[in-house]
Amino acid sequence: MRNKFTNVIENKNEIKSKIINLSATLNLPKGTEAFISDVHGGYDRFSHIMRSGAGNISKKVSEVFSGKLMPVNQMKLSCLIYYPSEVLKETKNKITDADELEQWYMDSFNNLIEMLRYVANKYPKSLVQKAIQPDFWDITENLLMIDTNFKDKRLYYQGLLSSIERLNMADDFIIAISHAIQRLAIERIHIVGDIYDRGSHPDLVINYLINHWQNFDIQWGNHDILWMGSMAGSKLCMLNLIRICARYDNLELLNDAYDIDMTSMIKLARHSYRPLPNFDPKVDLTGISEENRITDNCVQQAATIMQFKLEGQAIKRRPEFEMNDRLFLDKLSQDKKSIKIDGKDYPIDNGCFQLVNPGNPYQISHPEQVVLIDLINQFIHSSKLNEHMWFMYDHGSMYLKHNGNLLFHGCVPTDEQGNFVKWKIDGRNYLGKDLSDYFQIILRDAMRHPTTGDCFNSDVLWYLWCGKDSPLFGKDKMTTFERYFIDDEELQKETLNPFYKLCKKEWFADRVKDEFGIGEEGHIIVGHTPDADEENLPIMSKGKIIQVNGGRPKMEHNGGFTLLYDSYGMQLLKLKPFISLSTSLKDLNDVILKRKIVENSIERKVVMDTDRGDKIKQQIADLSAELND
Ligand SMILES: O=P(O)(O)OC[C@H]1O[C@](O)(COP(=O)(O)O)[C@@H](O)[C@@H]1O
Ligand SMILES: [Mn+2]
Repeated sequence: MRNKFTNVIENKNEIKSKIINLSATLNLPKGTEAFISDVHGGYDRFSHIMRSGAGNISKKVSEVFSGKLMPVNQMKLSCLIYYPSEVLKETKNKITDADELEQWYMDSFNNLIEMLRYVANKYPKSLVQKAIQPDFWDITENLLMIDTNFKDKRLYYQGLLSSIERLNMADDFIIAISHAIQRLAIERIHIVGDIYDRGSHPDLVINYLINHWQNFDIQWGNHDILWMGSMAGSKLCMLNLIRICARYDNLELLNDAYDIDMTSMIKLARHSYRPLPNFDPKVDLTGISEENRITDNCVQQAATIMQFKLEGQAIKRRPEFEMNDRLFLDKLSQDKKSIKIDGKDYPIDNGCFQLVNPGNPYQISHPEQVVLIDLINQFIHSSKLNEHMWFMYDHGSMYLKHNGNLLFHGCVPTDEQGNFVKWKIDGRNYLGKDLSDYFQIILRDAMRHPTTGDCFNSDVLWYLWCGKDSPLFGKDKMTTFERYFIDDEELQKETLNPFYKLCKKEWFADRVKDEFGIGEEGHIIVGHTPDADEENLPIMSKGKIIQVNGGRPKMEHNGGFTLLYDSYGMQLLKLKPFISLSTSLKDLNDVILKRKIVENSIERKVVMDTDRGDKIKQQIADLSAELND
């Protein structure tokens, strides 16, 4: 008969088993973290990187199969893991002999199970189970547990595999195992800013994260702020965003992904502007229709002029932003064909100032106002945009401290001597960490209370996009006006904040680490600046600062970098340029061009040494207290 006493014992045993499991987890090797940045809406490339475990899968394949598979076959196995459906289709087309095909299936099963066993090693069973499609868990669990060194077990294993084939589950099983390997190859993914920008599908990047990835975080970039700011009602963020969409032939994204109807804007633009060479979309023009080219061109002009008008108003409203050098429309000559800057006249190339009233150049005309009100209301009310922007907010931050490292997109604004710059606002000075915290509070407040008025929050969000002391922008000015209209390299130049030069100095890295409370062993990981190349790897101050910029889609086929941090240390990977999905499949290309060890741990790091370890230790302490109650 059961009594109260037996229940208490059982309960205590349950608590004890939990403690035992958690304590065992503490000793597992630390999971691999991947750092990627500057996705810029390039979904195919992003998905390519994610499928390859940010470069980690081919590394693991070579760890398991060196000496067993030729490098080219290792590469084939990696590609099968990245793109199982596509490779299966291609293989079935290529191999027509039935026995040969069966052999291919058998080899693939065996190799995939071996790989899964290897990547699953670092995780408790519950996490491995989560990574596998539920209907395949039972079979997979059996296959993972079998030690094929024993003859009986080998037969059992072979029996399982041939039943999978006989029951026509082979393809689905291969796909499920490959996806599980993709997920387990990386424990946590950090996206160090700029998911949004010129690429055509930032929305798919967000959907991918929503649907596939449990463990990730985002550090916002300046482009992300444009999108979150637009949802919060900032017309300036919205105009910059629309201008960039038109510049990269991406206006359809607004309608397709976010239900924003651009008709009013397109009508105004086509009515008031004619195509000009400096506003042609920055894409391969042979790939788009003449109609779209004209629309992109005219919308870009309409958005640019409205942007300069509203910027003028904001700059005058906020003298504390110190942006008077960004006022241009009041400096145009009477015929609008030249401009006087610092006492010198410059000719204007391809001006489009027909809606600029010389008597009041920053005034928005009535038709422009109608378009602005229509659009900003749509941005505020788009339910899909709200969903994605709150997702960005909930999983993101201005900076993150994780496992002893500091992550942010841009910089900590500094002067030439390496002193953090003070930003004076609301009668207070903010600098260093406080400055970033301040911007985060403003962003949260703005998103919680969207408003279309010219309010303080909206102005600050626009400053975060392009202001000289913005930690996300990190340059002295954004020379959009000069780059469209004035053919003068000196005027067009944007100078990086001294932070970037100082990154090479160890004392400066230590200063930033101190400011954010990062310990001796920690690293600073940043995105944003696409300057680094193969020769000039972006590892600075003896590895204390690392840049992981991923290059930009539609501009240059620059592969960019990712960083991996596993139980053995840190490795920077230079990625191969991503041309297209079909090219990657055809060439059976690895993603990695070059590996560079940033740091090797003397002792292998385990879960106990991580933030997750701290949480587990707390859980153990709580359970132990319960036990003693
Ligand atoms: O390549 P484009 O379209 O001319 O854009 C250049 C603009 O983008 C910026 O580089 C900002 O974007 P990033 O954050 O991607 O660097 C500006 O500094 C610059 O004016
Ligand atoms: Mn950026």
